[in-house]
Amino acid sequence: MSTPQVPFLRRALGRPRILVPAVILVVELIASFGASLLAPYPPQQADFAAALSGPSAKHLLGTDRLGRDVLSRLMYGGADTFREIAIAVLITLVIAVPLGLVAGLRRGRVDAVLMRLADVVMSIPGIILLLIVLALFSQSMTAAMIVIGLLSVPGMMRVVRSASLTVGRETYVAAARVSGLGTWRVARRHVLPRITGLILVNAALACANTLLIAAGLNAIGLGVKPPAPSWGGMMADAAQTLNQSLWLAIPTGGLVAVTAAALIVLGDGLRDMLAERWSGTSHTTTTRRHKAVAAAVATVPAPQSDDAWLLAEPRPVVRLTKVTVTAETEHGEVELISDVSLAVGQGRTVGLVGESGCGKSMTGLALLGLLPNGARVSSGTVEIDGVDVGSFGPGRWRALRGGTIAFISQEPMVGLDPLFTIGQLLREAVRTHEKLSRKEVALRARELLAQVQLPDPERVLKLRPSQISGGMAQRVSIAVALAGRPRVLVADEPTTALDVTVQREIVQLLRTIQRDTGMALLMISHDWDVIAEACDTALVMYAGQVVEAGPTERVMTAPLHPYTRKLLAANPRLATVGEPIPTIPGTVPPPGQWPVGCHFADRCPDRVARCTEAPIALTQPDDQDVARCVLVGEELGEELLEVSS
Ligand SMILES: Nc1ncnc2c1ncn2[C@@H]1O[C@H](COP(=O)(O)OP(=O)(O)OP(=O)(O)O)[C@@H](O)[C@H]1O
Repeated sequence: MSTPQVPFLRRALGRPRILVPAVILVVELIASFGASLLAPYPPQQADFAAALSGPSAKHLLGTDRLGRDVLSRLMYGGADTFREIAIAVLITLVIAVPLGLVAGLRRGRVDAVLMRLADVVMSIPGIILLLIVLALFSQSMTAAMIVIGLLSVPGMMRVVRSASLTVGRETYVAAARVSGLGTWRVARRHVLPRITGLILVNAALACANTLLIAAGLNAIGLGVKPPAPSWGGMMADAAQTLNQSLWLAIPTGGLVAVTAAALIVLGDGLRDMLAERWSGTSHTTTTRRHKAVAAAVATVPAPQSDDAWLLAEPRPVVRLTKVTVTAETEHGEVELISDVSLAVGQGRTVGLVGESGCGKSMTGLALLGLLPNGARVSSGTVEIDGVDVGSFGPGRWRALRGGTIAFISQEPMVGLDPLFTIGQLLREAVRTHEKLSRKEVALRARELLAQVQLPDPERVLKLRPSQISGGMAQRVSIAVALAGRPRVLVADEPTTALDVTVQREIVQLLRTIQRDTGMALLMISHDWDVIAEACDTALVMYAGQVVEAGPTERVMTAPLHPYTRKLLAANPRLATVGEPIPTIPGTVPPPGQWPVGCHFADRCPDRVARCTEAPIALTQPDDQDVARCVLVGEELGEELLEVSS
């Protein structure tokens, strides 16, 4: 379903909350900057006979104590007021918005340094600084406004930072990063449009605030020097003559109040309108809340595992050798994946399968250089195209992601920025990787859509993510991922959110693309059907470890590890109608609570005494079999223990 695109201005002016304050402010701006042409009298022209008179046909807003026309003086004073507001607020925005974006998106040390600087600026006593500056610069309001602008930077920066932190966690922003976009482009294209509303509201508040400060300074005679007109100075005059005429306070004070209110209401209205542009189409990421309850990390040294088979892929594009990822938690440093080895060769698909929380995504993220904050590869090596990427900084990773290595996630819709059309998203992806003319970019975008076999590409290019189905969105996100002609694609549960027919189509599509391009594919899934259909090799993970690996057919038809057997038996698609789906009793132990021996021991029906005594090595009993189980290749015999159900 497509919604008609009404131009921004027409939509804005159709809303009273924007129209009314906008009209007030535009009238004030015209009257102020056109005062020399429009004002009925010069600002200093006095008519003593009419001093302190109320509104009349001659003086629409009355006169002051010298008989000067109030309307004319308000008009002449307005230009300075608006100029002052503009100086202060522009300075705040120009400094605070980029810094807030960098702090929120880069995080880490950059964030810490910027926030400490903000704290320092916030601790400066503003009024005292303002008075010093006014004294030093002979009451220059420009200097005062520069100071106000600078002092407002930390507040605005914090607002922008926390909004960027939130938007930065959205999957489409992560996807944009994975596709190789740098922090600035991610900020400009994907984060800034989402937080513009918030910035507008805060800018409007800053305008109102500056207006009141400027009026206050003028009122106490520190700014514009009389007899030159200023809104604040006129308010002060009105206050001094209150006992002679109440009227004078109404147009002067009223104008300041109405202007401040108009600015605030306009900001609110614009924010609401911008928010509606993406609300309903943006899907809050169903972020997985990972919580590691750390216990004492096992101190028993792990035995040497036999990883040779895992690494023996022909023409490997990626290779993880004994990779351990640890994360800082409130209970100290815990392992999230332990000693994981795998390789994916050109044109081959390796599947990672296991229950939720086994470390499949962590393995993929280690390969993409996108581990969450606080997590790191603490040992082992990650090689991409034969290069050890362990020492890569953000710049080199960026060059790699999207080009050599790409990513698609389980929620395609949240990987696509709802503000852009599919055409814009694809063209941006193409431009990120190739220097092409406009025409060539458009052509390549169409080519990519054709490659992912989307019907009616011309129509799809004009649609926004909210206007397409989940299956189409996944095809689009695959097209975006293909824009950089990747050598390897990490697909994290790419079919989970789709219905069964569409799942099959997507898996087949990935296979076709792989056949045509020779791309290596790391497929993360908990779905045996996807693994069966897509993967040459299957790696079964349990509680951070690879517990079994082998050619997919062998793993699925003759599983070696009790966990693989249980996991296969729990495949819901094999369930008999009317009978309960078999489940594995118990839960995956979280990181930090892994037992010293076999991680699956507590849930294993075949457990023997040796399982819990010491870490279990990965062994290769013959050519195609790799498993982490003491019983592999042995008779269970008398060792079998009774395991309570
Ligand atoms: N930043 C983090 N700090 C601490 N623990 C984490 C962090 N991120 C993830 N974890 C934990 O690491 C473990 C592995 O998570 P991972 O997401 O890799 O599992 P998964 O097998 O991909 O599961 P799923 O299918 O649910 O994504 C989980 O127990 C998770 O709670």
